[in-house]
Amino acid sequence: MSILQVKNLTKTYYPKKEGLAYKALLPFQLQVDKGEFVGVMGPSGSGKTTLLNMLATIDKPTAGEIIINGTNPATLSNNKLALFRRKELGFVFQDFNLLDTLTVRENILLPLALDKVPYKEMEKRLANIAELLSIASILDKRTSEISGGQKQRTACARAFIHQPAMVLADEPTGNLDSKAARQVLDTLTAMNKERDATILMVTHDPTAASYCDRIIFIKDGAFFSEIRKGDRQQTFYQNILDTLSVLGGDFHESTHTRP
Ligand SMILES: Nc1ncnc2c1ncn2[C@@H]1O[C@H](COP(=O)(O)OP(=O)(O)OP(=O)(O)O)[C@@H](O)[C@H]1O
Repeated sequence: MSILQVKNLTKTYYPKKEGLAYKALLPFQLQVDKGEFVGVMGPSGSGKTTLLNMLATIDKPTAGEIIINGTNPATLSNNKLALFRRKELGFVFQDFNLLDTLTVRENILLPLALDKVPYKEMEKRLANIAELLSIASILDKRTSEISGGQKQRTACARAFIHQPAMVLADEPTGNLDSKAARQVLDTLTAMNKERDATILMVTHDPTAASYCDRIIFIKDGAFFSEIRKGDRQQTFYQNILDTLSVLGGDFHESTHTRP
């Protein structure tokens, strides 16, 4: 079953006053099925954030169509769009985006509280996800009292707890050391394999990408190539490195860690 269909998606940035229009995304196609863990890679300026912002429904396409779980968000009013985003999407950001005045528990429960989910149901889901993500012991701490890795696992719990159609992760390991990064990637993998969660992750890091089932490479706003994971993560990692070297461009080399 297809969760995401992107058809002829195009984004042109028009200058506010004078200057040239910039085609950041050329007609772009993508299909993601339920339960897939897809990576998006490409050199700096290739259009990854542009794509992600449109999938996140925070920016509108210039042309083309995005269908998420059967709905085209461009057809929704602003109020309905906010509800749609809250129900169908989960987000994991590089800088965590947690509310520092709240505890870990309160941060995770926020999406459910906004949707007025009954208290018992919230507690059940929280216990379940906290166990899976190894954060049960820190639920009553404030986010200022926990490590970067724990913050990102908290952010993952918040992104998945309302069982969205798709989770969008933007450089989720970008601010973490390699051990914490691995734990977060294991978390995403657990949600994907054990909960059949659909994840689309933008990353510069070939190690992070090697946790995905499939990688889409973008260059100059256009689809460049796609590779799928076979039986061995190490071979996949090597294929990712090879493709990146063919692709060329700036990849923020300092963020690379070996698997
Ligand atoms: N609001 C904007 N107005 C004009 N041009 C923009 C705007 N946002 C992005 N661009 C341009 O569109 C292109 C794609 O940008 P985008 O941020 O999507 O790239 P990226 O692949 O996410 O890069 P990075 O890996 O460095 O984050 C770049 O050339 C960028 O300068």
